[in-house]
Amino acid sequence: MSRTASRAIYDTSADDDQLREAFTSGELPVAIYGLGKMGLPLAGVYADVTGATTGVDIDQHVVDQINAGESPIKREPGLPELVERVVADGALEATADAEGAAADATIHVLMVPTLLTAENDPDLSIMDEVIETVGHGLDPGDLVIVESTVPPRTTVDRFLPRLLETSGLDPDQFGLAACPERTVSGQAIADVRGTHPKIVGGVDPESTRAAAIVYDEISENRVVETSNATAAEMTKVFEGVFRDVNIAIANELATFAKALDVDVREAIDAANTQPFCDIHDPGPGVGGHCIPIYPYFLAGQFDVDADLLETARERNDGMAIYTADMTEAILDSVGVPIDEATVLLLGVTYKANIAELRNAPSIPVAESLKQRGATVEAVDPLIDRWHELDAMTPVTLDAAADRDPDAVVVVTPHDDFADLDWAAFDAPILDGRSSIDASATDAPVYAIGGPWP
Ligand SMILES: NC(=O)c1ccc[n+]([C@@H]2O[C@H](COP(=O)([O-])OP(=O)(O)OC[C@H]3O[C@@H](n4cnc5c(N)ncnc54)[C@H](O)[C@@H]3O)[C@@H](O)[C@H]2O)c1
Ligand SMILES: CC(=O)N[C@@H]1[C@@H](OP(=O)(O)OP(=O)(O)OC[C@H]2O[C@@H](n3ccc(=O)[nH]c3=O)[C@H](O)[C@@H]2O)O[C@H](CO)[C@@H](O)[C@@H]1O
Repeated sequence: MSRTASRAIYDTSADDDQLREAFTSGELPVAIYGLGKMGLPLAGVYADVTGATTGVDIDQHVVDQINAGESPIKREPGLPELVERVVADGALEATADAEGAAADATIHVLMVPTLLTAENDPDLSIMDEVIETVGHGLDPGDLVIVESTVPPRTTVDRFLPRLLETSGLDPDQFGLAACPERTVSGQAIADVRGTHPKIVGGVDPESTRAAAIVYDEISENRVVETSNATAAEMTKVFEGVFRDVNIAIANELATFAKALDVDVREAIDAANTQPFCDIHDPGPGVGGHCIPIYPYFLAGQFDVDADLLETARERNDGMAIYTADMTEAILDSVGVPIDEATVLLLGVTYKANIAELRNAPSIPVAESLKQRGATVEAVDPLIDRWHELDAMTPVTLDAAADRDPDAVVVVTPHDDFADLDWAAFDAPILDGRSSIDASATDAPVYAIGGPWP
């Protein structure tokens, strides 16, 4: 596609209504970088609104599947149908040619992973790579949008200088805004379309204005304009650390169950009956590439003591050992030494019905059980990468009820387990997510936060 001077959204003579018309009629082509669990739903909605969206991914298999009208992302409601429709309509095209996409696009949306290094520092290497590519393809009037979650000040202090350097443009020639993704796997399309207000913050007022026009068309919810990009970045990180700390409160309270010999969860449920209390759910740990990562986008990054955030991380990460300790106590209660036991884990991914292994609590749980001498078997219909999980021996869902474990630990309660013949298990069960109906089995059922044997 050749560019025309009119294809600008930043610092143009066009008024807002003309820009809205240009955006929704495909005159301002969009490139979405990263077509994963978050990027593909985003690209689908952008394509639905603009009719002119290019999705960029480094994984040629992902690109080919999308161009065939198929969704590489499984179990995301509505996504296969959306991808099939917008690809068939020519509204969405996927490519691995990031340079070509960057040269053609007017609006560049970054939705690639932002993770952690082994030292728990933010790993922005993928974002840096894409920012460099976008910079080389940047033209006057373009807008760059950072949807991935990044540490506060990253957009203004890291991405803006790099874009200026690689594009050779002046700061008043293109827009840059942080518009953090606030979506949840399992409802991603609805979230992109506006379950929550959309946060938008530019490096200058004109960037904020341009990004607000875009998201006023993308989202059916209201757009919240923050005073700058850093405030928008902080909004997203604060949401995440709020959740991690609150899960840590629930987990710490759960550890009182043994000393108090009570079901802490009963008290949590009762406490939550009044509106000023929202104690979260205790469990074997906090996984995924959001909640356990975002605290490190603040802690250790600035000259500020983030003791509470760090303590919450320790508490949540420590729940894997708590789970293994409780499993060992359950085995002792039935006279099975853990170094002679076989433990069957149900659910390995970090969250129910989501095929994501990043920071999955099942991994340290299995490692701790194995270190104690147990044989660890695991069932997870969503996983096909068992070779990465050397502490577990895979068992198919069909074979699960035929196994004869000495204990069962439910780590991630996939919907697939609803049809399990729980009555077939006579071994004690540790229900890590309080997800099963104890009346479905004669076996003793324990819970994280429940009484110990
Ligand atoms: N998963 C969530 O619930 C969630 C929610 C909100 C925000 N986020 C943020 O979104 C980011 C992406 O999350 P996700 O779940 O979509 O990740 P994902 O791992 O599902 O997908 C990432 C995609 O990016 C592609 N990719 C990697 N490097 C690339 C590059 N250089 N250029 C283009 N594509 C590249 C990968 O091939 C993959 O398809 C997260 O790091 C997080 O910051 C995630
Ligand atoms: C836009 C975005 O970034 N969205 C994020 C996304 O986060 P996510 O997909 O990573 O999912 P989470 O639900 O946060 O779970 C994370 C881990 O914490 C465990 N957990 C959870 C609750 C609890 O009470 N006790 C727990 O132990 C759970 O098992 C899992 O391992 O959705 C959340 C809304 O669901 C959002 O708030 C959050 O910003």
